Amino acid sequence: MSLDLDGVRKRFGGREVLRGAALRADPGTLCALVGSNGVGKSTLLGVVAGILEPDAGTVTLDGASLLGRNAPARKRLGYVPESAAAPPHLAVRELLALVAALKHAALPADDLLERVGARATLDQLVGSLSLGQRRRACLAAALVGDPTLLVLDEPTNGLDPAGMTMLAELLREHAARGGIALVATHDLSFTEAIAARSVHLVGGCVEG
Ligand SMILES: Nc1ncnc2c1ncn2[C@@H]1O[C@H](COP(=O)(O)OP(=O)(O)OP(=O)(O)O)[C@@H](O)[C@H]1O
Repeated sequence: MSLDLDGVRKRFGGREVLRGAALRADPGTLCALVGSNGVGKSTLLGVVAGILEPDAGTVTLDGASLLGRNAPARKRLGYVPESAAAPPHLAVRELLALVAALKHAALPADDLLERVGARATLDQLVGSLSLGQRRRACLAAALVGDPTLLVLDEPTNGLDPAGMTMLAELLREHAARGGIALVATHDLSFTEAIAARSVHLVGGCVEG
C-alpha cells in the first residue's frame, strides 16, 4: 500500500504553482508538507483530495487513481481543508450522515466523536461553530469510513492544546495501523509531536 504522486502540475492563470511534484509515502507514514506561504501546499493537498484537477500528473493510492470526483479510491480518503469549510446550514449530525451516505460507510462511533470533540456539537449548525469546533466536526467527518489516507490542511489552526494532543495521538495511532497522512503545516512542534517525515515544497516540486 502506498500513496504515489508523480509529475503533478497545476497552473492558475499565468502562474504554474506545481511543476511536476512527486512523492511516495509508504504505509505508516505521516508526511508533514512544509513550505513558505503561497508555495502551493494547499493546492497540492487539493489535488490529492480530488477537489482540484491537475493539469498533468498522477495521484494513486495502492495503484488506484484518486483523481476525478468519482474515483472509487476516494472512499479511502478523508480530507479537512484549511478553512475547515463545510455546508453552514447543516447540523454536524447531518454533515456526518451526508458523508457516511456518500462513502457508503457507517457513522463514527460515539466514543470517537467524543474523543475528537464533535459529540457536544452534533445538533449545532456548522455555520454557528467556532473555528476549533468546526475543525473538530470536519475531522470527525473526515474519519467516516476509517480512511487509509488522511489529508489535513493546517489541522492545528484553531485547535486548543488538548485538541492538538488529541490530533497528534490520533495520527500516531493511524500510522501504527498502517495508515498514511499528508499534513500541510507551519507548526513545527506539531510536526515533531507526530514524528512526521518532513517534505518540503519548493519551486513547485517536493523535496525530501
Ligand atoms: N483558485 C485559485 N485561483 C488563483 N490562484 C490561486 C488559487 N488557489 C491558489 N492560488 C495561488 O496559488 C499559490 C499557492 O497557493 P496555496 O494556497 O496552495 O499556498 P500555500 O502553500 O498553501 O500557502 P499558505 O502557507 O499561505 O497556506 C498562491 O500564489 C495562490 O495565490
